[in-house]
Amino acid sequence: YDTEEHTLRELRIFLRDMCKKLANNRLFFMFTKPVDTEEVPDYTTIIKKPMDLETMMMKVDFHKYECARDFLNDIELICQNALEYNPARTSADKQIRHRACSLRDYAYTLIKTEMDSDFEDKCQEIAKKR
Ligand SMILES: CC(=O)c1nc(NC(=O)[C@H]2CNCCN2)sc1-c1cc(O)cc(O)c1
Repeated sequence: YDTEEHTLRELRIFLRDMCKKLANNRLFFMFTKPVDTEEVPDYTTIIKKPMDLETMMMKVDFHKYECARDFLNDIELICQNALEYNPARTSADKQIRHRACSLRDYAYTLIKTEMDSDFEDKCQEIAKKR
């Protein structure tokens, strides 16, 4: 009957739904799986902390997120990685950067509008104690 566990369980249900919504949006296709180092051999020489939505879904299941802020930090990482790996003024790189910024803005807005702010406060309080 631990209320903290109830709260974290509810957070995981919410974050799985977030992952699903983001991963199901065709715009964000390139962020859904780890970058394939066979296809993109120089990726890990440039990007030190790869992140993707499938990995984030696994992190939810492994109880790695104790509040929405931790989840958004990984969304931010996906975005920053794409901006770093695609700096050129070409239309290809520009489109990927635009997609990365859309992912970040969409995730923040989804959480801001669908998550009760004092629920997040409660999660952050629990995270602090652990
Ligand atoms: C996610 C990401 O950052 C990414 N960036 C790319 N950049 C380029 O291809 C640019 C780099 N500059 C020179 C011109 N090409 S491709 C790519 C990607 C796309 C997918 O469909 C799956 C996947 O795993 C990774």
